[in-house]
Order: sequence, then C-alpha cells, then structure tokens
Amino acid sequence: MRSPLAPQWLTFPDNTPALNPKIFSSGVARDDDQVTIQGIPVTELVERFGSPLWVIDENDFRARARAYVDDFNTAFGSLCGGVDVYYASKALLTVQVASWIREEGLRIDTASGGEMALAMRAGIEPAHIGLHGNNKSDGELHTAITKRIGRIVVDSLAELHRVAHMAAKLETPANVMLRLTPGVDASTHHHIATAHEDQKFGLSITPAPDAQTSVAYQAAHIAAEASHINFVGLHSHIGSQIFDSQGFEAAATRMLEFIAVLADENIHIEELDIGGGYGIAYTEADDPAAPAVIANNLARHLSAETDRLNIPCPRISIEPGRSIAGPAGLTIYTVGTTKTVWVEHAGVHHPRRYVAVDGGMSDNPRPVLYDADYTAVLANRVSDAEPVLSRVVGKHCESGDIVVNTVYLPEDTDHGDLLVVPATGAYGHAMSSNYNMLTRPAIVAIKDGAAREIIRRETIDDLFAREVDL
Ligand SMILES: Cc1ncc(COP(=O)(O)O)c(C=O)c1O
Ligand SMILES: N[C@@H](CCCC[NH3+])C(=O)O
Repeated sequence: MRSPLAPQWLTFPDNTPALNPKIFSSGVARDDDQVTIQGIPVTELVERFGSPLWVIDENDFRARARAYVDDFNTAFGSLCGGVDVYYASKALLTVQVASWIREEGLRIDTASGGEMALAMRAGIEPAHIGLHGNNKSDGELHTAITKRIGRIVVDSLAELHRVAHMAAKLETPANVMLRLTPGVDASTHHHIATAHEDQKFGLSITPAPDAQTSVAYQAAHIAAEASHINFVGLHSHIGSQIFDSQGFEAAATRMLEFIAVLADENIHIEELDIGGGYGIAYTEADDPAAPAVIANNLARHLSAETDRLNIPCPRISIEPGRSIAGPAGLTIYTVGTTKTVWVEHAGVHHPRRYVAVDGGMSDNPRPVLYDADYTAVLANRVSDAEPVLSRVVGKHCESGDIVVNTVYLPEDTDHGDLLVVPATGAYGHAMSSNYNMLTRPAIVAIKDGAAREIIRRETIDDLFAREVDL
C-alpha cells in the first residue's frame, strides 16, 4: 500500500520494480531474477570482489564520453568550429578511467596537483590538461607552467599576478584561461551552484559598487598584455546537476557580451569554455535533457548571439563529469540489520522500514552533503512480498548516514540480501572517506562482459599505512 510518508514523486511499484533505463547503465538487466551487469549476476560479483562494491559499466562510460564529443561537434561543427570536451575528472578518476577518456578522444579537467599528476600518469598529453582551483599552490602552478599544460584556469586577480610573475621568472609562457562569474543563478542545490556572485569561485564580470571596471575586465587586460602569458580564452561554470540549457544559455550570453566589449579593445577571445554541470537521473523524479538536446540548443543560441553582437563565434569547450561517470556506475551493498519504526503523520502512525547495509556515507556522502536522493532495488532475487516504504541506511555512527532516503522495497528484504543503488559512478569514490575506519570498496569495471578490478579494496593495513608508531 502507498505510504503517506512517501514523497509525491515516488510511485508505488506494482511488481518487482523495473530497472528504469534512465537511471541504470545500459548494461544492467534482470536475468533469472538477478540483477546483472553485462550478463554478470550481482552475486557472482560479490563472491569474486566482496561487498560493498562499486561497479562501472565501462562500455556505458565510454559511450557517454564519446557521445559528448560526437553530439557537441555535430551541433557546433558548422556554426562555431569544433568543440573540445574536457572530462571533469573530479567526478571519478583512476588511471584506467583517465586512459578511457584519452582513448575516446576527450581531454581532461583537473582541480588539483594530484588530479593533474594522475592524468599525466595515465598518459594524457599536458596540452590536453586543464587545471582549475580557487587556491592553487605555488607547487601546482609551477608544475602546470613547467609541464606546459594546455590551460591554467585562473580564478582570481591575485592568482593571475602570481602566474604572470612565475612564468616570467621561469621564462616559460603559461597558457591561461580566465574563469569568470557571469552572475547566473543556476537552479540546483546551493552548495553546487557556482556562477552567482556571493561564492568563492571566479572573477566577477559585474563591477563592484566602488569600482569603475570589473575584476574580469582588469584580468583580461593583464592577461592580454603580460609578457609570459598566452591568453587562451574565457571560462564559466554555472554549477552542477542542471537539467536544461537555459542557465548555460544565460551564462553564454553574458560571456559573449563581455567578449564583444574586449573585441572593441582589440582583445580577441578565441575559446570559450562553458563548463560542465549536466544533470543525470538519480530517481524517477529526475528528467535531465539529453546531451544532444543541450548541444543543439546551445549551438543555436551561441550562433544567434554572436550574430547579434557581431563577433566571431569562439571555439567552444565543455567540462562534463557527472553525466559521463554517474549513470555508468552503481553500488552493490549487502543487507545487515533491518527494523521497522512507526512515524506519525497527520495524527496516524505509519511504518517505515530501516534497512542497514555494509557501507554508507563513507562510500557516498552525497545524501548527507546535498540531501541527494537515490533509489535502490533488491538485486539477488525477486520477491512477491508487499513493497514497504523503506530507508536504506549505512553502518556509520551517525544518524544522518542515509544511503537512500525513501524507496519501496519488498517487505521480506533481509539479512544477506543484496541491494543495488544505481547512478553512483560520480562523486562517490571521488568523495569517499575512511570515516569510522571503514575500508573503501574496490571498483570493478565491466567491459564486453568481463569484470576486473581497477581499484582494489582497501585493507586494514592500508588504514594503518600512514601511522607513525611510537
Ligand atoms: C569548473 C568545473 N567544471 C566542471 C565540473 C563538472 O561538473 P559536473 O560533474 O556536474 O558535470 C565542475 C563541478 O561542478 C566544475 O567545478
Ligand atoms: N561533488 C558535487 C558536485 C561537484 C561540484 C564541483 N564543482 C556532487 O556530488 O554533486
């Protein structure tokens, strides 16, 4: 029976819930009652690699990466020239993942010296690497300049001065892109919106009340004139988990208007990076636009706006992360303890089942950080027991340690069952921790029906590896 505790968007499943193709990776199916990934049953994966387990459908990941290259180049090809796709590696980064990115013809966006080092270790040419960050260290800048990475995305005036100075001292030109805040409010969780004014990222296009010109304007002039800066272009990123193209279009308009101002002063911007942030479906309630739709809308918009402003259309680059890695991944958990609590709603008490699994906020902190919703399915079998409103929780010493806030699971889901939580490929492993000294799961990649570990499971010895014994 439908529970009044359930949110409006959650439908009551009439049988074993179908594996909604907008949420699960393309290789996921149910065969002989088990959830399988490219034909491999979840029980087999857990027997071989343990639980909990992160699984990446490598074919699906590669197809999504390739689709960005193809869809954006098709949409923009005849209008603004080619599009460079930089995979936002913060979403999921391992040496093998970076090599898939390279093989599929993408470049890579990094946000620290560590990500940059890993990209190079995976054989990505420095010219195809971008480095972001609002507070890059001298060491990170030194590496970026001396390795001649393709773009240092400078985030502030202070950093621009440091880069100009360091590059001159090293007598090596630094490839610089300026990250601007176009002043657009993206419709997403406020912790993952990045283009409004009152936050830490970027150079503002809007002059402060006490200034004649904006910091973006000043920075563009400094970058254009500095002896050892190769001014590559401008960048904006409006936020993450965004479902339609309107926010990107509004930001593009502001950026192009700024480019037109610079063009009048003989500063010609050849490349415009419009960032990442394309949303994905975590639950049935999410309806993100397909990349091809966003690409076509944006191409049309940029072409119309450059005509209006009478400027050439700059070369475009984009930085998708979540929308490549997220849907390709899933997490397998094993159920431990269950209990039912009675929750009062409109004067009546209703049951909510708590299903505790062997992971939690250490392998996916997104529910705690952003109130992110996920879904889950019973994966090792089907059940005709009544679906009951359930909350999947982790094993951490924290009441907010929620894996899936609301989902209908069969009433007989119990100890030893396996649950699959889909769409965990992005910002799960990347933001994982050892809270409560839990060892992090392995990542298994499945390609053409064969599974292999790409990150091994952590051991208790790993947890002790940095201890300095007395
Ligand atoms: C500068 C920049 N580019 C790209 C991304 C990737 O975003 P997403 O994973 O939502 O596509 C981020 C994260 O929000 C970012 O900060
Ligand atoms: N980590 C965030 C988004 C990344 C923001 C990066 N600028 C998430 O899981 O949604």
